[in-house]
Amino acid sequence: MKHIIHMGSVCWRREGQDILKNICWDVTEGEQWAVLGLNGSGKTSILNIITGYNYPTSGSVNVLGTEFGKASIPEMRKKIGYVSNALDKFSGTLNRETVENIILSGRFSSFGIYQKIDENDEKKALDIMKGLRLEYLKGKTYQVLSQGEKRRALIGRAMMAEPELLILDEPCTGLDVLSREDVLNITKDIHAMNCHMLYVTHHIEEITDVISHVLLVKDGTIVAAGPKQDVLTSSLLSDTYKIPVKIHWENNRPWMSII
Ligand SMILES: Nc1ncnc2c1ncn2[C@@H]1O[C@H](COP(=O)(O)OP(=O)(O)OP(=O)(O)O)[C@@H](O)[C@H]1O
Repeated sequence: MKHIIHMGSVCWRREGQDILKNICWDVTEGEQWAVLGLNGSGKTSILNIITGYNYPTSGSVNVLGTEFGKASIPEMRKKIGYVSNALDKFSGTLNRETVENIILSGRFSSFGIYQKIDENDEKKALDIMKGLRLEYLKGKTYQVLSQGEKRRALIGRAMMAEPELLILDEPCTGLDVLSREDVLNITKDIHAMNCHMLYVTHHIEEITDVISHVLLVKDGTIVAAGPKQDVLTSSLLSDTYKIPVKIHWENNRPWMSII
């Protein structure tokens, strides 16, 4: 089975603090992962290792066949899409762009269009709009979109680069229940496109059918990693969230209550 991500005994130390401690995690082909953990538990630090923005203090990392320390990280990054609320800092540039241009710009990893566009790129952007049911937004500028539509446009932009791995970092934060379900439906389309996802969230009910595996992170260590039915238990989640919780399943989705 092909490895998408391999982290072998990864430690990451900053300012005298062990932020990641002995992280051993493997993602293999066909798996879709959710990543859960309290604020400050180390989720972003793990993602920054995977994308090559943090270099591990010790341990081995291989992402999409790129062995860290031996092959080009910028080349590897071209195969990874990243949708995070941190992209909001580019909203000044995004605001004036149409949705189709925002999606097209993903081809060049930019936020505006500065290169010559060819017909194939335009067709691909339109296909993505159709595939993600964003067609009705054609011609609209980013600034007039709802929060949910903005998130979906940014996911479309990430898909333009045909990533093999897509990181969705809290994509539903701040969305109402309807917009949240729209974004969750898009994850089904992403799955159908044979793209691997890492879905970071604080809300376990966002773990839909598409997600097959879950990683639980606490204080820079892994509490559990594996198939979601094995990992999403009251006991493991109580450990991860440091508060007694109870999990129940409804329509194949997990829900959590405090006990
Ligand atoms: N560059 C850095 N230098 C020093 N400490 C850092 C650095 N980056 C992260 N940390 C610390 O590492 C810990 C883990 O942070 P991280 O951002 O990975 O958590 P997180 O799980 O993503 O949290 P959140 O859910 O709030 O986004 C925190 O205590 C944070 O302050």
